Amino acid sequence: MTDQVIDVTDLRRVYGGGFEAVRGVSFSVGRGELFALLGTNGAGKTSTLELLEGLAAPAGGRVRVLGHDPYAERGAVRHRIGVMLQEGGFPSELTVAETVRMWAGCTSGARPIGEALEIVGLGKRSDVRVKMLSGGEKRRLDLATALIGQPEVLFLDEPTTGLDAEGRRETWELVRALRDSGTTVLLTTHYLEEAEHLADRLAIMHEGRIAASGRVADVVAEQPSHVSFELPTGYFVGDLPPLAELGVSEHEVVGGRVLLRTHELQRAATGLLLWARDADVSLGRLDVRAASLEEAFLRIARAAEGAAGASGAAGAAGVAQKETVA
Ligand SMILES: Nc1ncnc2c1ncn2[C@@H]1O[C@H](COP(=O)(O)OP(=O)(O)OP(=O)(O)O)[C@@H](O)[C@H]1O
Repeated sequence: MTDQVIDVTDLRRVYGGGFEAVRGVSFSVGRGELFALLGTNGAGKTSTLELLEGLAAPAGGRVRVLGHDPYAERGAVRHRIGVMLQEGGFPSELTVAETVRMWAGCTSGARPIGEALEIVGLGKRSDVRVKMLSGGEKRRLDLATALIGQPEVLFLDEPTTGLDAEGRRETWELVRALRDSGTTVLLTTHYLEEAEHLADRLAIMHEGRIAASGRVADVVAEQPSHVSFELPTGYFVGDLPPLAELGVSEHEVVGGRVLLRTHELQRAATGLLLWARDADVSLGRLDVRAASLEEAFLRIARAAEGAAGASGAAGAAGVAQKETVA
């Protein structure tokens, strides 16, 4: 049996004005897993995370962290979790070591200050005032305070936002090492690459709901791959081999360029290339692209935009013929 460290069922959050930011979210995270919550801006990631951290009570549904309700039983959970908020907001006149010491003073079972600073790579910056730190160093200080209590569960809200590519990679190494040492990690991120590199499983949120979830490979596998090319002069889509036989599930023609969507990329690409060879034509600007997490993300965002605009001007321009192949 898996040890479910985080278990969320039909979670809801409603803000003061009646706005429902989290609209029935369910997922679970096993011990030692790294779970990423991805999503468009305002999708509800932070709102969800705060409910898991016990900072607010849900408007509906159920949340358990380490078997407890993190809001109602805060005392049973607080010392076993570490939280890295989006904005740490430390006093700027304190040094790095003083800041971590202050946090350690409020934490039972705190690890030595030097150890926490070494873990996040701030060992040599302990006497520097917070106001002198770079943005990346401040994020590391945030992480050091989240780690100080040797938490079993770590909540990281956009841990690498604002970091340069190197800083981001260093943080990934750090987070991965924590996961490998048995810490359960739930992080929110805007970076698809981050989720792809780090997450054992992920959920993509949109407008308060989970639009897709699972292992990265599974979420990607649900997305179609693409083949696109320019139709040879004098040819029409009807001249191509029957698309259903190529394993094509959908096609679009935009200004002479054909876009095929398929879950059988090799079959579609092979069939098309054999047809082109036999017809002695070349497929201009041929592009064969496997499904990706980015594709999953963009489809979710586009589907929502499409739904929002469905009653309006959708399709009015009439440039794209979208067709599902039977
Ligand atoms: N205190 C609040 N009162 C009212 N609405 C809020 C409040 N905090 C957040 N919201 C709204 O709830 C929605 C979800 O916000 P949330 O910060 O959870 O999203 P997010 O996915 O973390 O976004 P981002 O990636 O931009 O940080 C947004 O529409 C936001 O404007």
